[in-house]
Amino acid sequence: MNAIFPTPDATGSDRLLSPDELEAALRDIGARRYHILHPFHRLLHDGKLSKDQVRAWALNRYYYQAMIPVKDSAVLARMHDAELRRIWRQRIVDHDGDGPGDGGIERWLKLAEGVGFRRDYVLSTDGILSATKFAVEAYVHFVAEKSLLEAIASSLTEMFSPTIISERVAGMLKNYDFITKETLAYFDKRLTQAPRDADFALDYVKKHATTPELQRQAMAALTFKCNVLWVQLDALYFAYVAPGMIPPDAWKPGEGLVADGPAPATGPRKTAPGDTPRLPRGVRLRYDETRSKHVLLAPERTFDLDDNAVAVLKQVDGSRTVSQIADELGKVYAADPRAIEADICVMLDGLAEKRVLER
Ligand SMILES: O=C(O)c1cc(C(=O)O)c2c(n1)C(=O)C(=O)c1cc(C(=O)O)[nH]c1-2
Repeated sequence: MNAIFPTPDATGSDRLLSPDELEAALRDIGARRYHILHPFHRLLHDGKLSKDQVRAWALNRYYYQAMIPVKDSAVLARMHDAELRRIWRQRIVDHDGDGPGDGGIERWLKLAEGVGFRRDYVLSTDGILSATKFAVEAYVHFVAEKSLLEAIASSLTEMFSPTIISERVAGMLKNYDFITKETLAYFDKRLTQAPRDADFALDYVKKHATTPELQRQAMAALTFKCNVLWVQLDALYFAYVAPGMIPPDAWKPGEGLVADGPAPATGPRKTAPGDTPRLPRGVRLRYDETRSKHVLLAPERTFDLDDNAVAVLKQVDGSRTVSQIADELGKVYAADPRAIEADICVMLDGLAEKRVLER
């Protein structure tokens, strides 16, 4: 695999490098091959891409993010030292989080949603370029098959990531009006996680690459990983910039976006404070004299109502919003309108589900 991208011989000889010389040689690989130099990143950071091109980047990069803990689990499985595993497992926690809604993958999903994607579309990975999948999977195979030293050395691109992250966040915030700080929140945590991880990996490699052969392997691993990152951007460039040849089945602008319609199977729509509830044709609030209570009369059905529902429904006239109804009832019952608003929404949800209320 290295025949295609030969690893430069940093020394030109078989000499054992000192740890500092090895570090310098590794840094030199990044200086010449890290993906910050790729034309796609230059366009991305300088605000030269269209919104759809930024979307293509966010979607494809999701695949990388989602597979990083798979990759790190493969690395972990090769470690025979509990102390080492204890340190490495933090990477998996960083990406997976401690529970649902937490972690780097979740934050990347928020980034993808922030540029307009539906979460279910991103999670399906349907529109990801095959080249992205091939490159990412090659990384997972690499760490599973090569030595532990090479697996750890391949993560060393993270030495260079704080620079690219600072440049990317500043550039994207400045240059794209559809990008917000919240959308890019993924990168906040990476600014501390990446240097912590890279420092550990670099120390490990400097300590364990104790022969010229092992040092060459470490350099080759880092070169390989630079290529994993680089070819993903080649594929994005080819498909979405020039010549703009999108492969069959890959994402096409317009697909998988929230504007396509609501995500399937997300459950019934919830009432919001800005909604204007009204009774559908044929549904009426009536006082039932014989039972001395209010009921909701619908064609061939009658619904009993509790006092709170009656108070709310008396205010439902097809012109007041839920917020205005809450304000009104707040005055009558001397309660905080914002506190009762939520209860009103829940109650109206129940009626809407029974089809005796529209919003
Ligand atoms: O934004 C970037 O340019 C960038 C680069 C890299 C990298 O250099 O590998 C990683 C990340 N981000 C990243 O977010 C991340 O979680 C990550 C994990 C790894 C790895 O190899 O284990 N690299 C990277």
